[in-house]
Amino acid sequence: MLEKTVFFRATAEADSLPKSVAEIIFSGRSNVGKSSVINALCSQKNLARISKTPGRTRSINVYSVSLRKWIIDLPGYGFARVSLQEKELWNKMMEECIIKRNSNKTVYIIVDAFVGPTELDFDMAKWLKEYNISFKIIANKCDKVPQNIPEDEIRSKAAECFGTDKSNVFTVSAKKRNGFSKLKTDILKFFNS
Ligand SMILES: Nc1nc2c(ncn2[C@@H]2O[C@H](COP(=O)(O)OP(=O)(O)OP(=O)(O)O)[C@@H](O)[C@H]2O)c(=O)[nH]1
Repeated sequence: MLEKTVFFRATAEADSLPKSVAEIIFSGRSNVGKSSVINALCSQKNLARISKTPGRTRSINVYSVSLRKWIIDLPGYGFARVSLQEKELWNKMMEECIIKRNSNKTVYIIVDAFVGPTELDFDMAKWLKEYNISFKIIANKCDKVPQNIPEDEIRSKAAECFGTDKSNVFTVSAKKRNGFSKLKTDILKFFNS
């Protein structure tokens, strides 16, 4: 369904993002696979640009699902080779994009299922909690996790670490395009609510 509805893609600065009534925001560490997740979610190959080089997604990518319903792809955090000034700009962008925009929103924090969540991911979750913004977790790169570790265990651990319910954690592999049906259902439920 999502693949049929995404019809528009744009790049924007945080303070000039179009108005929306509902938006899904993807956030996560640099190179965690945000672009790959968006492509898999929309069953497309090149909607979002994938790169082996961390920090490739620098501006905000906006995908419209329908009129005034958006998927927003934020630049990754935690990329080591950025200046303090760039980090400050990033923080400002988060504020403009997430806090100041008056829309119904859910943030999906994408984490690496193999490496596990990092302090920066927990900081992000803490910050969202402070502002009362709802967030969910996507554990990507599950294809790298040893097969004897059940995905249910990954979900339980992540839920515990982030202080959320297990139903708010999704395990996927963007590379293998596995695990996306539950995530799609969740996103469509949000957009249709
Ligand atoms: N093994 C594996 N690799 C993946 C998966 N998803 C993404 N990758 C790889 O991870 C790297 C980064 O993917 P991107 O989708 O560009 O990541 P990003 O988070 O958008 O990157 P930034 O531009 O740094 O924000 C690429 O080499 C992908 O092929 C996955 O599910 N499994």
